[in-house]
Amino acid sequence: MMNDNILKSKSDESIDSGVYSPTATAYEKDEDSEQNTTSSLSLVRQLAAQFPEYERRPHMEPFGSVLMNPNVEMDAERSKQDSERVIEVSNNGRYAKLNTFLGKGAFKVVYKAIDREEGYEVAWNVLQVTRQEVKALGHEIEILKSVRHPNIITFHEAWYNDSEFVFITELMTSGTLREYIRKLSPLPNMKIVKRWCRQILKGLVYLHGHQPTIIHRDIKCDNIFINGAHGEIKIGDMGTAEMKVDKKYTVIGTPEFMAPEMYEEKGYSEKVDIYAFGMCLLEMVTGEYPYNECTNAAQVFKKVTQTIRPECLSRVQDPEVLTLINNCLATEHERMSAQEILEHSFLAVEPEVVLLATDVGMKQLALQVVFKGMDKLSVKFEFNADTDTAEDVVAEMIEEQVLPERYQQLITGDINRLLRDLTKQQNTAAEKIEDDRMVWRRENDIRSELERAKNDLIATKEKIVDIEKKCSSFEQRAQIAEERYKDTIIALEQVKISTFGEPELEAENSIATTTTTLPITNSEEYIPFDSSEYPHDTSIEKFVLGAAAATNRNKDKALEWVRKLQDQDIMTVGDLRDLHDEDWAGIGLTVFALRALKNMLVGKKHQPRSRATSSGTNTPIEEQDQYL
Ligand SMILES: Nc1ncnc2c1ncn2[C@@H]1O[C@H](COP(=O)(O)OP(=O)(O)OP(=O)(O)O)[C@@H](O)[C@H]1O
Repeated sequence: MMNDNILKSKSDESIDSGVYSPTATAYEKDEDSEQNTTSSLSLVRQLAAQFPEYERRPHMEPFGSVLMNPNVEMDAERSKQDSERVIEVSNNGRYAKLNTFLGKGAFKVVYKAIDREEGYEVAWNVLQVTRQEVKALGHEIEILKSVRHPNIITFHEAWYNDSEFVFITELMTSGTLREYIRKLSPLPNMKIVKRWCRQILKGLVYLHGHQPTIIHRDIKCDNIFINGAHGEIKIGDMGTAEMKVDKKYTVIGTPEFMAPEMYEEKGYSEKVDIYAFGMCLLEMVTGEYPYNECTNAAQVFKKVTQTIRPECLSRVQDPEVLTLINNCLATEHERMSAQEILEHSFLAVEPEVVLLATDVGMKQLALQVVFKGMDKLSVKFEFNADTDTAEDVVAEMIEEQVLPERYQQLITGDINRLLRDLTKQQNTAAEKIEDDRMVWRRENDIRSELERAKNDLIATKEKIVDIEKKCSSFEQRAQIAEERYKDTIIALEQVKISTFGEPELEAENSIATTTTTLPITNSEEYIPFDSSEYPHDTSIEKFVLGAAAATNRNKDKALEWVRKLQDQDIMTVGDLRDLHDEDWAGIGLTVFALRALKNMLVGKKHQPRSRATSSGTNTPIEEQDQYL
């Protein structure tokens, strides 16, 4: 991009690779370059005819990957991971290239670097070129070195290194204007657009006013860079710039931004930069790439040469902006110069009143009317907020011709706004003091409430401990009472037993269902009895009658027992002896009857105490049994 020849070869490569890139292209046809046989127009037509099917790349994509060193991508990826470090140093030792990748275009890759002499950061641009191509660059480098303007990226130094052409330029922190427009989504407001336009135009005024005139030839939002911190705008990518000694003929630039006369063979002037500026303004206010509706270069070419405007122009709403863009896209002669646009009412700077200083009471003010962007006009004056009025002071300055009359209303309004802001500030300060006091009082209240709550908490905790203590003493007492209750029950049982005999008697009302319900034998109540009286084969009838007699049961009762036993196939004493404990329960006899039989079997003799102690009436046992 440093030289048209380079560009030609680059664009040829692009064509060969079958990729159309909407970036700067050049087709040589200079007045003094007669060796070039192909006319620029026919080249473009050729392009249109040969590659109509090639899709135009989305303009946001990084261009030119076909020209890139494959290691670049890896370097870039690596640089993201590593912390910043020096990876290369220029031969003179002044510039140190860092591993921080800034971006890449169709032609160059850009890294961050350090200028060790000045101690500031710079951009290290790398271009893949041949030695022959480098030779032709000398002239261009001279142009770039001579350019010094706050709105043009400064060119510091260049050298050739193997197959690389390296040049050091000023570093821009926030990338290109195109990238930045996307960040201000949906669209930058008009104040920002105007600020950007003023800076771009100032750069163009400088280039076009240079002796000899310099034509940039590739003005587009991709080639305008921004320092976001201060909203500073600079024109970059001066590689296509060319001194205008006479009319220029080289077809160079980015199709969408190239004025129709650039495609023609009649020559063009610095007004091509104004045309491109118009397209930039269109992109700023619509957020759309001009001729986005076209899918290839040929379509763009066709529309431009037929003066068909980009579709997005119809979406420009501000009539002033529309008029300005239309003027930029008009014929070369109709187009305004950069200086004229700068003075256009759309971009005309409006004054602003700024407060320089104030006394403590905010009464005695030092004010200044500043015409931003117009370095010449600025008026400082004193203002007493108690005695002066904005209307009087401004009228006085107009009378003395310190200020142009057309700004009277605007400046008066600005001063009044500033005074209102100051009063607001004072009120806010007073409110703040009152607020602080309130906060302090409230804080105090909260603190004492907190203290009270704390004390309550401590007292409650103590009460809880007390209650817990009481509870545990109640528990102990309950346990003791329970123990006593159990002891009493046991004692009661003892008394019952000693008074009424075995507790099993109470079970006489029920049929014994388990062996555990069988009464415990009490040695005091039974007299040993010889079981040998009843050998195994003794009939059950005989045995039962014996047992009944031994326990004073009547015969009927005994026969009832016999029947129940025989129902269970128990016919002999042997059968009875063979019974397991659980079988006894299944016979269906009363607990008393069972015990009488069992005792009889083991050779114990029942001796009812009641008989010995009673006054002739039956014991409860007997009564129950008889009842049963
Ligand atoms: N001076 C700079 N400061 C910071 N970043 C830069 C600078 N110059 C270039 N870059 C970054 O490197 C990228 C590639 O630069 P540039 O677009 O100028 O390359 P190019 O090969 O000339 O591309 P093209 O011709 O397609 O516009 C830019 O998009 C930008 O992100």
